[in-house]
Amino acid sequence: MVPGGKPLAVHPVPIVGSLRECSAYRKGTHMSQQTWTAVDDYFNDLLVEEDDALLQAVASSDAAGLPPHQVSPSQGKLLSLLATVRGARTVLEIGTLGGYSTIWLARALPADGRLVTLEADPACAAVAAANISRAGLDDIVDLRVGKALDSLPPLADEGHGPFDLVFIDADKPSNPQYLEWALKLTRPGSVIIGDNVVRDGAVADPASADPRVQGVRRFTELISAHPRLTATTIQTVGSKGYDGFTLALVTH
Ligand SMILES: C[S@@+](CC[C@H](N)C(=O)[O-])C[C@H]1O[C@@H](n2cnc3c(N)ncnc32)[C@H](O)[C@@H]1O
Repeated sequence: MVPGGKPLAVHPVPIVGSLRECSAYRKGTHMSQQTWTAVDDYFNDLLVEEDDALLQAVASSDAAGLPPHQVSPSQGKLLSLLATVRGARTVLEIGTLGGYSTIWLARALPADGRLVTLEADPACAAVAAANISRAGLDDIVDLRVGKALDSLPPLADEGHGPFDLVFIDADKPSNPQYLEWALKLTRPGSVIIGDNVVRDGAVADPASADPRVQGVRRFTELISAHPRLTATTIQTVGSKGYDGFTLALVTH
């Protein structure tokens, strides 16, 4: 876990599962969570616009007791920019929670765009549905309640896809299956994004007993071996800890 607000001690031995592997640590710059939060705040104030609908999405999720697992504002903006750069008209999201990332992504689509988002927990889906409505996105967002591995097969039968962007952000042990579905439901030029792939550094530990870590490791290995994918991972630090996004492009 990220040590709350304390400067990291410089230590010569890399320790998997801690922040000591980040570049700031290697340079011995004594970065702290307070510093990362201040940097986040600095850039977010200047670059990331969170309007009432986004702020309300987080507030209502908190009020309903949902876990604070939504992407950060800067990550939401990144998702939106990626969808815009791609010229996305269709998005598939796996893991809705209260709809925060859904709103960022749906807003990047044209008025006749479509975003399908899959959520297993009816309580989360109810909060998300209200947030999506409040954001005026009912005509764009198709929220489906149920386990994603049950919701995915009918999508192709119903004529959904190919999707221009797929955001995978649900139960990490299922990431390998979600990647397979993402490949079935995309086309050359589509982008596939996986969240929470660093997991406080534990992803680098092949012996991890955590099925979420093994899920993201297998996901990464499948991407690496796939002839139609090229990808990279961006590590992130911030108030929620040390994590990362994997971004993959479907090449052909
Ligand atoms: C990290 S949260 C999603 C956060 C959201 N993408 C955001 O940034 O605002 C993961 C969500 O996946 C949902 N989830 C977990 N297992 C699932 C499954 N098998 N199928 C669909 N959703 C699932 C959880 O209920 C939770 O709401």
